[in-house]
Amino acid sequence: MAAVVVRRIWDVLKRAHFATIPRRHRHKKKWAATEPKFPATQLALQNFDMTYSVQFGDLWPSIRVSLLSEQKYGALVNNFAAWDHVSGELEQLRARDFVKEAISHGELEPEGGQTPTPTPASGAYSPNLRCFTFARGDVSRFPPARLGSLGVMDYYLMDAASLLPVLALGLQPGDTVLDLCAAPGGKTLALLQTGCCRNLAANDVSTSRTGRLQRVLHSYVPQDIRDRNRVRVTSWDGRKWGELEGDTYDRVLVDVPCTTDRHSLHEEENNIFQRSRKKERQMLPMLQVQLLAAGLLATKPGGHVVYSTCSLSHLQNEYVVQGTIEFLANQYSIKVQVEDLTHFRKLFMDTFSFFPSCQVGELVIPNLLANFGPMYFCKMCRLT
Ligand SMILES: C[S@@+](CC[C@H](N)C(=O)[O-])C[C@H]1O[C@@H](n2cnc3c(N)ncnc32)[C@H](O)[C@@H]1O
Repeated sequence: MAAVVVRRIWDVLKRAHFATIPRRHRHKKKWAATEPKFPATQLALQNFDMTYSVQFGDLWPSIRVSLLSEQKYGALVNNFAAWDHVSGELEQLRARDFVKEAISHGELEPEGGQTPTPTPASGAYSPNLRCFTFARGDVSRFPPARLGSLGVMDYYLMDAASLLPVLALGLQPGDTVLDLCAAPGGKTLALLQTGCCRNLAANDVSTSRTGRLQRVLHSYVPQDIRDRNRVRVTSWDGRKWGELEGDTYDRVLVDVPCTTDRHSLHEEENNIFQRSRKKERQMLPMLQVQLLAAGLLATKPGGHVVYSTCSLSHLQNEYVVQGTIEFLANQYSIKVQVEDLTHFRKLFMDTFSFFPSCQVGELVIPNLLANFGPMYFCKMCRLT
């Protein structure tokens, strides 16, 4: 029975994928045995040109050139270091805290110039996060993080768009939290910075990567804080989480493996577009559906899940969300509702460029003036 369901999801995803590719591209390329080897980065670019030119139309050339250019970073301030001093130093570099700016924007800006908007900043965001970026068009770089006076590193450099899934998750004090695919740990660290986790399970199937996650936690989070937040690091297959700990968590982050579009254009090592990894690449949407389904099953009814990728692919983004919701409704009679995050576009418009036409969820698209992302994120509430 399970095999039939899996087959059906796969058929839906395949149909959805091919519906986005024009007929003239739907031929099977024949590779001769003597075919010269292409670098995986080139194969990635060919693949993106074929699929994303259709998906994004006129926007693709600008996204393409941005993906091929140097990305921008954000500096996530470590609240367990001397954060006010660190923030002051970052301000002196003329960087600004984009979270603080967005929150004051959200609280002050009246809708349509008249009626005050509800304040999403106060209720819907994970609190206490401070992340500095340079202004649009400013391509300055942050100096490497340093060990601060309190014995932990002062900030963590990451793609600032990676913070949006954590902000969207909207942690509340006392939440039980699961980070299903956690390594190397940028988002786990952000979850801990909120100070909201009653306990935090950080999991990743790869033991070498959970090793990196442990090192990040040791460098940034003092032992007593890790104890207080009951941080538990595991290396299990996340697809099984629904069976292991069903109906357990208030908030679950499912930051899945994907085609990591920016990385795939720049790094040969560990590139998912290597010929030898073709099958693995084709199976990604299936793995993503299984991980998201497991994350939703591990959530308490009434709890929230954020699904995220750093890919532009609709097939790995919206189609996975829609396929998983359909799968859980049919197989488990579980109702899941997608939550509206369109206000993020307005709140964070000074920092990020958003794709205006996502069916579900939000997508940060790389832009030469704001070269963050890609980052797709979609928030769901498990109703039953
Ligand atoms: C996009 S990365 C996660 C990045 C991480 N959330 C962060 O912010 O640093 C996806 C991760 O999923 C892990 N992964 C792949 N298959 C998995 C599975 N079946 N169960 C759990 N983790 C898995 C990979 O090892 C990889 O570290």
